[in-house]
Amino acid sequence: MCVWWYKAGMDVSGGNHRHEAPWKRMSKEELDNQYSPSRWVVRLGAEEAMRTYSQIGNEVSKRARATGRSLLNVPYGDGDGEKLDIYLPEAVSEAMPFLVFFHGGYWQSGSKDTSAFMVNPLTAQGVAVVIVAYDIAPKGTLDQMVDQVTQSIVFVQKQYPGNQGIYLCGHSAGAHLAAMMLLADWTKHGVTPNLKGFFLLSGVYDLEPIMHTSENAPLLPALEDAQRNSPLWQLETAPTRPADPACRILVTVGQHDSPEFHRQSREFYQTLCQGGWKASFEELHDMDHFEILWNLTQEDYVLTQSLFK
Ligand SMILES: N[C@@H](CC(=O)c1ccccc1NC=O)C(=O)O
Repeated sequence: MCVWWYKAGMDVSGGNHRHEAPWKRMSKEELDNQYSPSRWVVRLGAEEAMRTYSQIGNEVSKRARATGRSLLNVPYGDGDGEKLDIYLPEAVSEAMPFLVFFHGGYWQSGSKDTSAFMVNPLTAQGVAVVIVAYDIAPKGTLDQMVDQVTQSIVFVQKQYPGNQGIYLCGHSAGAHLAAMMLLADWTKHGVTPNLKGFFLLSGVYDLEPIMHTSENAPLLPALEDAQRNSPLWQLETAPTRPADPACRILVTVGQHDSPEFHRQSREFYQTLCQGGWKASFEELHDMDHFEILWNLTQEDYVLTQSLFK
């Protein structure tokens, strides 16, 4: 099922006309602008938005840890940075569903320690939440981050083989890392995770334009690095199939996200549909790049409700 909330003016022709990609006509300055989400926040200035972002992240994570039902800094690999936090519901059982979250920060900032946004509403509903740390740049390369995220999911599956489903959620750069799991070859890891759903919030799925921005260029030394790590490019070139045909993918973007972020989400959603994935697309009304995530602390927020379902 592919569900698309159509908006006037959208290109619904279906194909992804990469050679006509609008970013190719943009100046470096315009690309920097399009790929700086804080500049598109409407209710706060850019710097204030970033300050508020860490403040909220800090507070909610402290609150989530205060319940005492968490296993913190659990190693999922041998590296120093390969740790995750598990937040458990009151009633722990073999067959809990798991939501695994990957934070954003353009692969260069952010931490699991300040990213427990959805923990309290979800654990209250019997869902175990896992917040994953990965080695951000410059320590980690994109290939390493993708590998670490893969390992973290393998760890959850091996640790909780009776799980009722693993749902991946990522914000911004974290949505990119979660989306890369659509391409993962699990056979190498000796276990196929019970992936039931993906919640991709304001993500970047084609990294090529990022190569031309000042802040992010060092992450992607060559076009091959960008293509290898672009789920949009990969799925267009070599489509993959879900291990579980019931696995669903929700691609969301905030109304106030930049036009490039809108284009990325829309094209990724279209590519998923063309590849036979069960995808849906939602533009979240009056939300900016950060509110889309902050609001997951609220039970009555439309996305929290989607997670419950
Ligand atoms: N320097 C970026 C920061 C940024 O993009 C960001 C910050 C926190 C969490 C997610 C982010 N974006 C994607 O990963 C900006 O200007 O918005």
